[in-house]
Amino acid sequence: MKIAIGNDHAGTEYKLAIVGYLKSKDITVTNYGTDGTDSVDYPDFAHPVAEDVEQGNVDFGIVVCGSGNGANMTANKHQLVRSALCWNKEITTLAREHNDANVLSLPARFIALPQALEMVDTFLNTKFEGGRHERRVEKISCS
Ligand SMILES: O=C(CO)[C@H](O)[C@H](O)[C@H](O)COP(=O)(O)O
Repeated sequence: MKIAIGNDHAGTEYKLAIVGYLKSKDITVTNYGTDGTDSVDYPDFAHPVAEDVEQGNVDFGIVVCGSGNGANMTANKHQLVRSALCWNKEITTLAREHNDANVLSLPARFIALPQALEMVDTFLNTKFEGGRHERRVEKISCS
């Protein structure tokens, strides 16, 4: 499995932990985020993650920032991206089962790290249910 990940300064600590977690599972990770805590702008890392997802270079994307909103909004500007802002395991499961989300957006300032790792695990290991959800997901696109 291949994952693209990005973060701003608010997400660095969680991003580094997530990268370590993914690598421990032999998952290939492309890191587009900052590894520091100096203030940066979330679109600068969310766009490259979304582009990798759109181009099929990776299986999923993960973006991490303070609230998760800015990165989520940025990623969802990309036509083939369905980025889901998630804050617990149940929402994360539904984002995959019902929405076939291909980017997980995490609000680092509002969730605990163990919870974030659990959500990453859930996101990567939950399958899209298809069926009635297939029709709805197809209707998301404007073009
Ligand atoms: O919405 C955001 C990015 O997707 C985040 O919450 C940012 O991390 C946040 O806006 C950064 O705030 P700061 O006051 O500049 O640290």
